[in-house]
Amino acid sequence: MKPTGLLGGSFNPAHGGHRAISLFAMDALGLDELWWLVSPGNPLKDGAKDMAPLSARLASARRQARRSRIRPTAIERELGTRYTVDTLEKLIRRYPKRQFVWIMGADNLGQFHRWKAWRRIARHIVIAVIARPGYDDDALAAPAMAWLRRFVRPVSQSRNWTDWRPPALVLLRFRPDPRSATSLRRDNPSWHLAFRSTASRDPVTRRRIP
Ligand SMILES: Nc1ncnc2c1ncn2[C@@H]1O[C@H](COP(=O)(O)OP(=O)(O)OP(=O)(O)O)[C@@H](O)[C@H]1O
Ligand SMILES: O=C(O)c1ccc[n+]([C@@H]2O[C@H](COP(=O)([O-])O)[C@@H](O)[C@H]2O)c1
Repeated sequence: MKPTGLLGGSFNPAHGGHRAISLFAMDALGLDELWWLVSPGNPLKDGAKDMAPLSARLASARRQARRSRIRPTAIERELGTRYTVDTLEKLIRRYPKRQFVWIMGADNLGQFHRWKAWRRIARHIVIAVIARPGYDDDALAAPAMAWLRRFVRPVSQSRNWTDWRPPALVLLRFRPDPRSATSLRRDNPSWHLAFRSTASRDPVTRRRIP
């Protein structure tokens, strides 16, 4: 089984913080690859006015992922899924030779109880949470943690995650990285105009990216 990380996100746009946490998580968890699932639309951000087109977000992700084993993919568009639980169930079926771990920043853990079938997600897949400046205290006090807390594993064993039976959660410590897409959009609201997608193949599905 190939140990494979999944980092879902809007990537509006992708930034150096995504790259830094991904390289760190690949090392901490001994991953073969880490897939960035560039979301067709986060269900909790429906109608967000500053959400750039998927093609521009994907192009920004591809630039940030250069020369690494990070694979930015728009596979959720192909699968026709937007809710993570649906994506995971399809990925697990489609890629039986891969063992997936879900990676998310501490801010996402704070919202996790609002995700569709979040307990089912935790029963499918090991979750690794990455510390994020300004969010760590809230994340530990997050409503979902009332249930998830009993499944927390020691960070010193994070390389053994493939042996864990979910639910299992590990809180990875990482040099805090303050970068965010919000601050990039604030500095440059038209960032997406610089990202025209060039024809190529999705590194996960091998389909042509329009
Ligand atoms: N600097 C960071 N430190 C830790 N986790 C991060 C960081 N930046 C992004 N992430 C995580 O990466 C995933 C995708 O993030 P996303 O694409 O929403 O970027 P973002 O910077 O959080 O965007 P926004 O500011 O628009 O909310 C999420 O799990 C998020 O928590
Ligand atoms: O499945 C859900 O209900 C759900 C609700 C909110 C967010 N998500 C996923 O969380 C990931 C992070 O999203 P974002 O916009 O915070 O970068 C992305 O993969 C979303 O599809 C999923």
